[in-house]
Amino acid sequence: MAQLLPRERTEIAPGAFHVPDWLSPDQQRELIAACRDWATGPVPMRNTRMPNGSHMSVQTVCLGWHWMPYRYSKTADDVGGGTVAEFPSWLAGLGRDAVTAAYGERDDSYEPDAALINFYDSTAKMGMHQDREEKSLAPVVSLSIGDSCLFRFGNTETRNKPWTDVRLESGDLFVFGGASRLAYHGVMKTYPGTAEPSLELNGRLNITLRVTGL
Ligand SMILES: O=C(O)CCC(=O)C(=O)O
Ligand SMILES: [Fe+2]
Repeated sequence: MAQLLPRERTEIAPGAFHVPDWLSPDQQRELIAACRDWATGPVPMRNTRMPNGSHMSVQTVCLGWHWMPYRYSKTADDVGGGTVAEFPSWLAGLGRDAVTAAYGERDDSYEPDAALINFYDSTAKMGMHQDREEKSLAPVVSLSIGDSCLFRFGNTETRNKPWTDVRLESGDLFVFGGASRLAYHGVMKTYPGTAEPSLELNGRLNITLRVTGL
């Protein structure tokens, strides 16, 4: 979105940083192309089935480890049983750059081994949840591309207030680690049609990188 003043890097909660406009337009285009490729398999992108039989409105495909409620696996046991695609080393490098940008300190030991690629159409959302299937407390890196969204970042105790609402726009980075690693968070809604038209993406992509510790 065009604006006069740059949006600034902000600590939303202890250890949780929003870094606006972190990805260049070219990087965003490259990641969209990569996501289109990942969405074709070996495991298809799907609306994850929850234990109560409902389906998430977000569509997800994974790299490195397949996430399903509520565990990781090397095979997509809830989507045909295929073997999850490899986690590319260039994506781990991007994750290290992201952690460095968020915390202002180089961390070459950061080695994400799982990615969730989430696609939000105009009505998709994600309820408040913790990312807690990982055995590691290393930070989670989150990249947003396409339509903007209303991201809610809460506290580690409950899915209720206090929380901070953040508008995540295309190219934004959000990293949560340290005291906020297990904070509840969710996507309340997207803002359809806000993606830069030249991206040719109708919806919102989110890529989260995690260290599973598995
Ligand atoms: O789409 C987002 O910004 C958040 C995604 C998320 O929280 C998750 O995949 O666990
Ligand atoms: Fe999450």
